[in-house]
Parts: sequence; structure tokens; C-alpha cells
Amino acid sequence: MATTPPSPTAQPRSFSQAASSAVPVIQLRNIEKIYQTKTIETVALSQVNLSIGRGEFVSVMGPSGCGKSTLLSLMGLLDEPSGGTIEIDGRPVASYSDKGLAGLRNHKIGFVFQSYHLINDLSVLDNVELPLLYRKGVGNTERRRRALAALDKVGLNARTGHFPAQLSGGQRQRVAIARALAGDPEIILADEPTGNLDSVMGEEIMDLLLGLNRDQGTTLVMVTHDEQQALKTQRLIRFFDGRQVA
Ligand SMILES: Nc1ncnc2c1ncn2[C@@H]1O[C@H](COP(=O)(O)OP(=O)(O)OP(=O)(O)O)[C@@H](O)[C@H]1O
Repeated sequence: MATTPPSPTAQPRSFSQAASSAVPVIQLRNIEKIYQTKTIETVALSQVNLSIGRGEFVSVMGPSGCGKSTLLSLMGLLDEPSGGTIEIDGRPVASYSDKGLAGLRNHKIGFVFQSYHLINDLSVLDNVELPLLYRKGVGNTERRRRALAALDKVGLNARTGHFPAQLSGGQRQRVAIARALAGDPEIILADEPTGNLDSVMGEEIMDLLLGLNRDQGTTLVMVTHDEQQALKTQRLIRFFDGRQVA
């Protein structure tokens, strides 16, 4: 079924407006994820039921291998569950066409990874503009405007001509966050965004994410190993062996 992706020029969301809607922005029902290789079957997630409210900041914790990254990739529509249903804004993602799903993924969701995933040969500005190159209806001028606005939000507008190797880890993560913000996503999924950073830089990135949630109403789901950071978010979900335990 064809579908219309959310508007790429959506206005910033106010927290109170966003939080008022009762329909969860992400809903997982009875999710199972099994990875099957020739020799082994791994149950990465089992019986996961979870709803993420609009404008929430949720952290996910648990030991290595308990399924946190798998959970994020399912929420980000990068992978499909082996069983169960994922709904975005109350609509099952299985009801979207491939094109509709790609639109949803590209317009609604931004990703931030532990290792930044920046392209070393591109300047800061070009890195941030890159995802917008593939976005319909965003011309050169608009692309640049959005990238500069996103870099301004993360406090890096003086570094647009630098290359990733010329930046600190915290600054690189800021660029990665700006790249996610340039697409104006309603949801940011962050997989250990401070995992490669020292505590001071980690705090800075955490403050930035908290600010996005507070000021723009961005919904955030963050995987972290840092209990202190997790306690700053609105809700902490713990996983163990592919199951939600608290
Ligand atoms: N592509 C894959 N093929 C096979 N098994 C996989 C694959 N991806 C993940 N797994 C397995 O699924 C389980 C959950 O992995 P996942 O990466 O989600 O855990 P995690 O909690 O994010 O771990 P970490 O904290 O170490 O990043 C692990 O047992 C892992 O080995």
C-alpha cells in the first residue's frame, strides 16, 4: 500500500503539544527476534512489549548481548522482527509498502551511533548535508540551510570546514547528532552515544540530548551502559537475555 511520508519541513515540536497525544509513537507487541545462522539459532529478543510515548526520553540498559542494539534496529525499522508487531503512530509497519517504509525511516527517525559513522573525507558541513542529498524536495540552498541550522544547535557552526580527524570525540558525536537533526526527525535512536567519550564529553552529549528532548519535544530512545546517564532520562528499561526485566 502506498503511503505519504511525514513532511520534511515539519515544525519543531513543543513538548507539551507532543506529549498530549495518547497514541504511542512506537509500540512493540510480543516482539521476537531470532538470528539464524547455519549452525546456531540465537534468540535475541523474546516477548518484548513496549510503548514509547511521544516526547519521551527512554534509556535501555542491560549486559552485553542482551538484545539492546537489536531492539534499536527494530524500532528504527532497519530490521524486521521474527514475530510480533511494530506500530509507528498506531499503524503497523507491516502495512507499509517498501517505499512507505523507507519514507518513514528517512523522515521520522534519526540515528546516532557510538562510533559516530562520519565520513572522514568529507567536511563537517558535507557530512551533515549528506542524508539530505537523497531527500526529495530539498534543494541545494535548503540543504545547506538545514545543515547549518543543525550545526548551530550542537554548537559547531565555527567548525563547518573541518574534517572529522580534526575534531575531538565529543565534537564528532556532535556532528553525528547534527546529521540526525538536519532531517528533522521526530524520534532519535541513540546506541551508546557516549560510549567512546570520557566523562566530561559524555556529560556534554547527554546535556545536548536532554535539551533536544526538553526544547524540541524530540522522542529519544538511548542504549547506554552508564547508570548515571540513564537516571537522567524519564524512564529506564532493563533487559536481560532478550527479555525486558524492569
Ligand atoms: N546479525 C546477527 N547474526 C547472528 N546473531 C546476532 C546478530 N546480531 C546480534 N546477534 C546476537 O543477538 C544477541 C543480541 O545482540 P545485540 O547486539 O542486540 O546485543 P547488545 O545488548 O546490543 O550487546 P552489546 O551491549 O554488547 O552491544 C547476541 O547474542 C548476538 O550475538
